[in-house]
Amino acid sequence: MLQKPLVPILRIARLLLTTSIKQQARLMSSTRKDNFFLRQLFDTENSTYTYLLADKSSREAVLIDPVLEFAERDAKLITELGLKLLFAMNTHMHADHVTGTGKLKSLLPGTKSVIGKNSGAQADVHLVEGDLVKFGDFELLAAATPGHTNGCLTYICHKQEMAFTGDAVLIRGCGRTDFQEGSAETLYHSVHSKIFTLPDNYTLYPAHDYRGQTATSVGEEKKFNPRLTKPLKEFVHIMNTLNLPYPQKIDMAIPANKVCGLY
Ligand SMILES: N[C@@H](CCC(=O)N[C@@H](CSS)C(=O)NCC(=O)O)C(=O)O
Repeated sequence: MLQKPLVPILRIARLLLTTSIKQQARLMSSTRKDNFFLRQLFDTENSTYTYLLADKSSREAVLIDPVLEFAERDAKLITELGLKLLFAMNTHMHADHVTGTGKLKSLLPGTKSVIGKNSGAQADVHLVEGDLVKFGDFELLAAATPGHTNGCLTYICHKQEMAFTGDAVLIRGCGRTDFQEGSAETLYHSVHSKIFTLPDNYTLYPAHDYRGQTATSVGEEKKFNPRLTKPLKEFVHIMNTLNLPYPQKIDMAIPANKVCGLY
């Protein structure tokens, strides 16, 4: 009989969600480690950020939101740094670019692709709320933050007091809600219950920025986000009247991302 691959089963744990986000933060950030490595990478075409996270001691790494056209760049960096990529992860099924997770699996054999179960996309590992993705001494907690898409996840690293928000929270903005089952009400509730409840000092790393900014914090966005600081009704009106043009690659990107970027 064929054996199931052991890696995802051993490394993905589920956190019992009996604790509030604030309690989780207190419990899990108490031993902040110096062994943490973080590199923010940029896609100059789609303004997408990819994040390489690693444990410098065990060399285990994860990559969040890689872009197909930059997969070789990312694989080269990972190899140069002597890291072992365990997981190539998506925060959600992107509409503006093709994910690099499928290509990275072939460039760096042994890597598992990861996406939220509610995305409806193919991957080796499907995460749900409360799942923990472990690399060395560190772990990312998956928090369901739907609204931009149904399957959006925010990955929280309590030990390092940071979160990777995908398109849920952008710097002084948020992901659009006008396609892919987007819902402004759902996004508002997701952000206010799962991200704005994190401690104010937590750094937030978004999947995009179109104005040359790199990161923000929970406290800053709670104070200065021009959309998400508004009452729900006003937020919904803002989102319903953004009138943004559709992403140029949407017709190609969504079908490709349904199959891990290997369309
Ligand atoms: N011009 C870009 C697409 C820009 C865009 O729509 N960005 C999305 C995230 S990627 S689906 C978004 O949510 N933007 C929110 C905003 O307020 O800008 C392209 O053609 O690819």
